[in-house]
Amino acid sequence: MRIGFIGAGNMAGAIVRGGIASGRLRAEDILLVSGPDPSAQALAADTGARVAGSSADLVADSDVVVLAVKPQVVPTVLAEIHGAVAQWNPLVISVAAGLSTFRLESLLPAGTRVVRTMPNIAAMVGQAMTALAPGASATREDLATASTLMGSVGATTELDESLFSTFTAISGSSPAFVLTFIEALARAGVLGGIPKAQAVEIVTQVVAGSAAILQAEAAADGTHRTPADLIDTICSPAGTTVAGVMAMERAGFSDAIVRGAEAAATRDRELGA
Ligand SMILES: NC(=O)C1=CN([C@@H]2O[C@H](COP(=O)(O)OP(=O)(O)OC[C@H]3O[C@@H](n4cnc5c(N)ncnc54)[C@H](O)[C@@H]3O)[C@@H](O)[C@H]2O)C=CC1
Ligand SMILES: O=C(O)[C@@H]1CCC=N1
Repeated sequence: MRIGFIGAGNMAGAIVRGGIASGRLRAEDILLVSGPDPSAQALAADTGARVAGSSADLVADSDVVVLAVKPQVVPTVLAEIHGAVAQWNPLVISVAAGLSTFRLESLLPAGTRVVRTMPNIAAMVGQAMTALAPGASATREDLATASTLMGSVGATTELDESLFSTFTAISGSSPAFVLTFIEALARAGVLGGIPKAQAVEIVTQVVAGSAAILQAEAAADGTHRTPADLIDTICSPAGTTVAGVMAMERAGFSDAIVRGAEAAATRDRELGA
C-alpha cells in the first residue's frame, strides 16, 4: 500500500519514523510533500521516504493520502488536490484537529472515502493512542486500513465522532499536559537538591511505572482497580503521600487538569467551526 503524507512536520514525522522503526511501514511505500517548506526533504533524507513533486502528484501515486497539515491549511490543500482525488479516488485520512468528516467531505469530490483520526505525538516511539471515525462514504475496509496504518504506531480505538473534541483534549493534546507535570515534579526535585537531568530521569520512570500498574490492572482478570483505588494503596495514614495529595488538591490540581482539558476541547470545536 502506497501512503502519501501531505505535511511533513511533527505529526507526519512521528508516524513515518515510528512506523518505519516498528518495521510495519516501508520507507519505499511512503511519499511526502510539505508545500514550499523543506520539511518533506528533511524527513525523506532521514527515513528513505520519497518526496513528490506536488500534492496532486502525490495523490496520483498514493492509495492512501494522509492530511497532516495544520487545520487552517487543510482547505487550501484540499482545493489543490480536488481534481486529482476525483481522478484517482484514494482513501483520505485526516489527523487534523477540529475538522469533521462532514467538513472534509464538503471540500472533496462527492463520494470521497474519508476517515478522521486523532493520533498523538507518542507515535514517534510506537506508543500513540489514536481514535478513528469513518466518514459517510468510508467502508469497513477503509476503517480497517486506517486502523492498520495508525496501529503501526500504537493503540487505536473507534470512537463516535461527536466525542472527538474531548478525545483530542485527553489524548491528542495531553502528552503536553503529562510532560508539564513531569517538568514540574522534576523541578521540585531540583528544589530539593537533585540535579535536573537526574530528576527528569527519576520522574520519567515514576510516570512509566504508574502507567504500567494501570495497564497490568486492565490486563488482569477480575480486580481491575481504578486510579483512585491505587492512590489509596500509596497513601499511608498520616503519611507523606496523603499530605502531598491534599496539598495539591488544595492548590486546585485536579480542577486545573479538567479546566485544561475543557479549554483544549473548546479550541478543537473552534477550529472546526
Ligand atoms: N503535533 C501533534 O502532537 C499533533 C498534531 N495533530 C494534527 O496534525 C496536523 C499537523 O500538525 P503538526 O505536524 O504538529 O504541524 P507542523 O507545523 O509540525 O507540520 C505541518 C506541515 O505541513 C506543511 N505544510 C504547510 N502548508 C502546506 C501546504 N500548502 N501543502 C503541503 N504541506 C504544507 C509544513 O511544511 C509542515 O511540514 C495538525 O492538523 C494537527 O491538528 C494531531 C495530533 C497530535
Ligand atoms: O495542538 C494542537 O492543535 C494539535 C492537536 C492535538 C495536538 N496538537
